Amino acid sequence: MKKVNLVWLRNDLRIDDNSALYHAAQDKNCAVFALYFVCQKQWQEHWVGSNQQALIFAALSELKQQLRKLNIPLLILDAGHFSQVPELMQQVVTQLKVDDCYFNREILLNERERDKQVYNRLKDQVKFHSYNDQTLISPHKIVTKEQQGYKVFSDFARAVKSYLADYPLQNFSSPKAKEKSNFNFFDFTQLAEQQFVIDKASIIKKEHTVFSAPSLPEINEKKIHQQLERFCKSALSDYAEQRDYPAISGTSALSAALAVGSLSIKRCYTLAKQSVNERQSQTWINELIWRDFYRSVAWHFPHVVKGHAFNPVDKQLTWSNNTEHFAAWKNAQTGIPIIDAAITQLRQTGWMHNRLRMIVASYLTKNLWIDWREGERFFAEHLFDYDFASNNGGWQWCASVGTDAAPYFRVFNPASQQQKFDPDTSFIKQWLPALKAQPAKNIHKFETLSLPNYPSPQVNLKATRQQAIEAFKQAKG
Ligand SMILES: Cc1cc2nc3c(=O)[nH]c(=O)nc-3n(C[C@H](O)[C@H](O)[C@H](O)COP(=O)(O)OP(=O)(O)OC[C@H]3O[C@@H](n4cnc5c(N)ncnc54)[C@H](O)[C@@H]3O)c2cc1C
Repeated sequence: MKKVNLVWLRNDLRIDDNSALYHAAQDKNCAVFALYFVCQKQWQEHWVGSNQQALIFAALSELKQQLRKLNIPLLILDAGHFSQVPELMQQVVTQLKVDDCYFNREILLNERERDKQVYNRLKDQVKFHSYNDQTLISPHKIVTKEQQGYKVFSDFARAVKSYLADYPLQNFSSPKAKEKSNFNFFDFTQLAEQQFVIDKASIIKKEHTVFSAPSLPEINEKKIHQQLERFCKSALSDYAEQRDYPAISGTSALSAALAVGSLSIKRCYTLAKQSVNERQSQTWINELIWRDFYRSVAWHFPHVVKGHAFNPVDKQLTWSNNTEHFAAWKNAQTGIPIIDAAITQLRQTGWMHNRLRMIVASYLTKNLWIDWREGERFFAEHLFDYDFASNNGGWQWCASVGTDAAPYFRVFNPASQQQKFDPDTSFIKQWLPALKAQPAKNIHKFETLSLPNYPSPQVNLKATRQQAIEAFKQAKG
């Protein structure tokens, strides 16, 4: 009887550089199964929107085919909620006679609690092997002298770079194909009812908002790698100069693949290092480290995962509940061209340029004085690349309530941001057809000039900025 290894896939929907999959498949004489639990009820509680859900299903379909070529069957079971996972896992382990279970560790609280419950239930039956795979370095390894998590990005980045100089990253290739088998799990187990059948038509029907978007981001692993290679070869060296201009494709656009784990963060780091010199890769590498940083914050300071800001000043702030203002922001009707163009980009593509994420988040929290958690949720519901730690960290940064946040008196001015980062307004015109015929100089005068077929600004930027600064001053005492 062959030994049976189970790979429990979660946020790592790929075959390349997947630590758990690679190690599970090393023993030539063992049979390997992969398993994924669909948890739509839990996802809803976590605000995962239909865009990202559709992307996960697309990634699973793709992965199932790739794993089939390796003779590794992928079982996709409908668990509904994390609370159902231990029971279903027990059934899988028993029916497949699993010896060893391999998985890549997750960072957020509910996920860790789910894993603990599975482990406690099955530890006498199965041997577990877990790996750090979601971050460049496991969060518990990058700590201050006092053994605490870092609160300042630059210190964290220095510590990461120094760690990587001593312990270079290891990448794992796709596993070799296992011996051919015609095994069909659902033919002989009693779990057929729990099988989650990915049916594209029903996703289209159910997830119709996705299909108002032009297309799902690329999810085929081979094509994602080509995209990464292309970026490293032709755009990485100009990244520092180009990344802030939304009209230019100056960034990698790999965030959606990274968010669902169709691309390895370690692969990105290694390829960037190999492609250009240290100076040219530095800015992009720092962005990869920002991703690690926000995961480290979520791991070391778990109150941020429970709806609280890192900085207690947040508790002293009384946010506005002006639903009209919030609705106008969500519907790209603020009367501020760069904000409305950015929100339109998000709604039509499920992605928004980083510079714009900062501008719209600052505007929502500082000028409209709307709770950052409202914006955080709206992003979660629309982004293909929704990632709790990065989204939460990004919103807290912009609202000046996070670890390494923007100082409260530094409020982005959307008018000057627009002038600086979309000077000829080509980005604005791409997303706001009503302004297409307007000369750029008129669009930049949106505060004083009435633009035909376009709303006037909903608030006075200067006055609301001052109000926000005063409110922070008072909250800080
Ligand atoms: C308010 C706000 C919300 C955000 N929400 C998310 C989110 O839900 N998911 C998400 O992946 N990113 C989020 N970001 C970070 C950033 O905007 C996106 O990662 C980036 O725009 C993705 O585009 P790209 O792949 O072309 O990035 P690139 O510029 O090519 O960067 C490469 C990768 O580095 C990571 N990265 C880049 N910038 C950051 C950053 N500031 N923080 C953390 N990681 C970063 C991403 O994984 C990205 O794919 C948010 C930023 C802000 C200000």
